[in-house]
Amino acid sequence: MSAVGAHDADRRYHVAIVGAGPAGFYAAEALLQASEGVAVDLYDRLPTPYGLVRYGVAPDHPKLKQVITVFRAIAAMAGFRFLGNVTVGRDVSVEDLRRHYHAVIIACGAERDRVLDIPGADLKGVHGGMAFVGWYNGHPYRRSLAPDLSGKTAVVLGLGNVALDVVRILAKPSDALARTDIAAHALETLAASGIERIVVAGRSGPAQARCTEKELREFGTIPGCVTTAEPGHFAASPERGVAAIFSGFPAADAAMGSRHCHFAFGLQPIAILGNDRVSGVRFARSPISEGLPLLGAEVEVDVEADIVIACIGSRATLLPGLPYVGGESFVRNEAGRICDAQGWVPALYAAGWIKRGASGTIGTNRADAVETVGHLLADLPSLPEPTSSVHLLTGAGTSIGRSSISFAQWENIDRAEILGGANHAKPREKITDIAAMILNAGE
Ligand SMILES: Cc1cc2nc3c(=O)[nH]c(=O)nc-3n(C[C@H](O)[C@H](O)[C@H](O)COP(=O)(O)OP(=O)(O)OC[C@H]3O[C@@H](n4cnc5c(N)ncnc54)[C@H](O)[C@@H]3O)c2cc1C
Repeated sequence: MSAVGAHDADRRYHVAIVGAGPAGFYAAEALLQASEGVAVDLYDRLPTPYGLVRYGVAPDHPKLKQVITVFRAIAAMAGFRFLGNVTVGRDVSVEDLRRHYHAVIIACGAERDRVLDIPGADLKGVHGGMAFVGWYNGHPYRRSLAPDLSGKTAVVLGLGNVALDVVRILAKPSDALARTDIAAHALETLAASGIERIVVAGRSGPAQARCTEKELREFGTIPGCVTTAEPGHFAASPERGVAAIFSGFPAADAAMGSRHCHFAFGLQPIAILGNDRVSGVRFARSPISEGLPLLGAEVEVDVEADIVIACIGSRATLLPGLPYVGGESFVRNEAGRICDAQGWVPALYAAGWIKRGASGTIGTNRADAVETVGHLLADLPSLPEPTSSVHLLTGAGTSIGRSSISFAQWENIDRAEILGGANHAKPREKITDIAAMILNAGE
């Protein structure tokens, strides 16, 4: 396998971008549009591009993945190269990249689950939301998660959009997912799922829930699933449309339908209960008034659970040597220029979730990347020349040259997946094993 051809040597400046998610692609676009003198190498640790558009966005929301058409057009721009299957921090260090490129943009996202720091959180059957989402989306690092869905009750912690995705995937009948690009292993497990009741527990009141209206409204329409919400505290908050949607769900706890999804509020998890595996969650429960939890009036309640999925946020993907802040939520930076305790680290930039933390939509990453690239382009003429050439790092004889996957090779993987999906009336059957991806990448 040799993915990397001769680099675009005519271009004056060479920029490496680490991470081929939305932020990486939008940064590449901004660089290539701004200057014909810049060549961009977009690295990803996976042989597949697109980051969380492929491994985060829910399989039953295919329209959102149409943004891939934009990314494909960026990949076709002169001066662009994709170098998949290269893990920065293992196969090449950030320092190495700085030696071979004029500038480096870190755009490797925030894929680590925030830690559920309460007793019992390490019991079997407790999973992080990012891990669970990666599992059903066929992320090669997450396919071994194999969650046990044989029990009757799932508790999902959190009221953000990631929580809603997880709940919807658990709540939907598997035949409603069968024609999506959900991973085959996940479809099989979900088809055999025994889950009948899903409790969605938020710390906040309904007025503070972080999910968006469109995603919440969908809960009224899931076939075979009755959605209810805790009654009695939806007052006011006209500016928070989600509270109004919650209040539209019936309050009855004894629901009909093969599945029941129940939203509950003011529940702060304080312990996961169980011996070798989870059997429940203990919460400090605050009464809700005017849509908000009343602090100082908590009582303890236990909720049964056969599986717990904690969708409580995510933290920056770690690269050795970078300055992380905010509980490792993101890398320290000033409008995209990475800064350590001494100030700006020359030629080092950040874009996307690693720059601002896990927030916003796919499109938010465009303006974010444009801001970073604006600073980079302003700095470029005064940045020191690299001490070594890009060719010496990525040329045919180098280990990156031998093991990296080009965009054309990714397109071979893409074709194989689409072909594999056609047999099952799916848009694609994702290849979830890196060795199999490489086999399908061809020369
Ligand atoms: C479950 C979920 C559902 C979502 N649904 C939606 C939605 O419906 N609509 C919407 O607008 N937004 C949605 N989002 C948000 C959207 O996915 C993010 O805004 C966006 O993906 C962030 O882009 P990014 O490029 O910063 O990070 P990512 O998309 O995470 O990309 C980071 C890339 O870096 C690579 N990488 C990591 N470490 C290394 C390394 N060491 N070396 C090389 N490469 C590395 C990763 O493989 C990955 O490809 C969702 C997010 C999640 C988690």
